[in-house]
Amino acid sequence: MVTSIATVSLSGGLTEKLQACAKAGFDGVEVMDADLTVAYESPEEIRALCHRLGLKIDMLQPLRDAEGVDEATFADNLRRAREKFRTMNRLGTDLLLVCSNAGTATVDDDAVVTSQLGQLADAAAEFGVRIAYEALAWGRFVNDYRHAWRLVEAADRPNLGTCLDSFHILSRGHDPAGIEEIDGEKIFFLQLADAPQLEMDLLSWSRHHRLFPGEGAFDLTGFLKHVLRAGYRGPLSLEVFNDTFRQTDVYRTAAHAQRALIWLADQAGAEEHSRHGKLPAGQPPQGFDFVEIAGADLSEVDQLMNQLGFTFRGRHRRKPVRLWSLGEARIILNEQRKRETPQLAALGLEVAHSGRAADRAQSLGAAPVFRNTSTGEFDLRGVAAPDGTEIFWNGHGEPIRWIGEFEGGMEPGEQHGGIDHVNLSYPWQHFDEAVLFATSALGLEPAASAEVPGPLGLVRSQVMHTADRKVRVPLNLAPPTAPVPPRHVALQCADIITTAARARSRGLRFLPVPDNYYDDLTARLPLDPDFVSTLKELDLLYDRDGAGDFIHFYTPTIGEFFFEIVERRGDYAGYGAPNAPVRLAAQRALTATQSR
Ligand SMILES: O=C(O)c1ccc(O)c(O)c1
Ligand SMILES: [Mg+2]
Repeated sequence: MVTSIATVSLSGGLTEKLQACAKAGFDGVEVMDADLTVAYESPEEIRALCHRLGLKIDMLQPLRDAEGVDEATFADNLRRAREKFRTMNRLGTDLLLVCSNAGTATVDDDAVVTSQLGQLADAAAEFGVRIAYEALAWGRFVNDYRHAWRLVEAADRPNLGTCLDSFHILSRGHDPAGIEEIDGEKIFFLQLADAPQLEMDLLSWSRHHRLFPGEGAFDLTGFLKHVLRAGYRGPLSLEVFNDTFRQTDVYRTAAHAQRALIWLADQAGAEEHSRHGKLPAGQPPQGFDFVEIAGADLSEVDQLMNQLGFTFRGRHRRKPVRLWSLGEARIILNEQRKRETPQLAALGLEVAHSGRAADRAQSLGAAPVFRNTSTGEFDLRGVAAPDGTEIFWNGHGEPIRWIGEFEGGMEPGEQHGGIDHVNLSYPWQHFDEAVLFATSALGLEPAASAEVPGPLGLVRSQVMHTADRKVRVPLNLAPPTAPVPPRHVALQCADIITTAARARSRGLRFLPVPDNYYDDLTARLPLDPDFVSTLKELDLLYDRDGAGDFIHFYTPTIGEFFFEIVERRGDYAGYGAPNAPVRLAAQRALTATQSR
């Protein structure tokens, strides 16, 4: 497998895009005609740059509105095409994408279109150029890949083939199984894009909302399998029109795009075509090993954990690092980084094979990270997620050997507790990247996404979890221009009323819940008034689903994170989503008071 990407998928000018594609490990690019037109470099200079970077220019695209027109118009279209063939010779690429006519088509006659495609191919042949004909989903008369293939087959020229684009096929609900009817040699190019399921016109959906594979609702794995079964052996290319990716750091987006392709090729069993080979198997986490909070001064966090009933387990014998536990939950406070406000800096995950998990993440382009480890200390392997959060893996079921490096703490008593979920938040432009990383490198699956009203707009929540839901990582997306909400660690306890009462007696100020919330709760659910009074007294929030109950509260934010304490009764499966607006509003109110 060789990988390619359309320059339209990336931000910036053409030369920047090419540099980023090369750095991310792409073998080739589809140069978008418009990117070349606005560049100051000549086609020869672009060709030389690509040569230096080790990038092949797989295709120039697109030539629009070429076929299905009257004779006079077609004569001019041939003239336009010849100018592009000349440019292609200078650029050093031999493949031109011709997309089906969406603008000027007036002739809905397959015989005419076949003849015009044939003439176009013959003109191209004089320049050593091949043509890949693609059905746009909104093409005036040709908008189905099977129709485009029939026309190509009928025109019957050696330098005329088809280009398949997953968006145009899957957005219209066309069955991709028909791809296997196409001669693989005549599939001249393959463009891959995912997309969320949206109700809107095809053109807007395609031009603004395409996503990288694994980030939307399309079954791209199944799609690619059909293409491979047809015998296609050309590049796997990404063509992702998306306003976000057109605005974000080009190097980061190119790396993100490459990760999506490696993941997809592996999923579809295309690894025999891949220089990456088969990836080590995904390692769905079986539990949280630890959560690490880092910052210059974490004394406020020590106090908070004491109030919440955590047990102090000791100081690291060599580093300014402390360990606290609550039942199975282990929280590491790391003061090695001198300048940072307290933040959730690392996650430890328990997996079957820690080495394989790390190898897989590195094959997917994640950079390895190293703990400050000295002789005799346990060395955890880990990588940096795209947002910088460090992920470490430890063997599940093995003794947690790093614990022995902490001294001077207390023995934990019999205590029920554990990490319920870890909530990570992202600015709007990094959300899809975070979802893809969680699926491809962390072995998590997406649940249905939801939107929660916050004071500054809707906050999108995408829960990522393991099939058994033992590991749950909700991802939150801040609305554009709104500050990124703090991240949080949610801890399970056996008896939240006792935990909350004790925390209060030890001086903890909870995130205050407005009285109106309890009026609304009483209206929504037929609850015992005494129970509601207890909730109100302790600033506790409540939710239920068909399977059980959920009671929870939030601590104030320290730096960029806070804790949530939860008690799940029965098999309640959610996260208290109806209460999230209360939290978002209360946190904002508190920040506003503090900064006044
Ligand atoms: O939106 C477009 O115009 C457009 C152009 C070229 C393509 O390959 C495509 O899939 C869409
Ligand atoms: Mg396309």
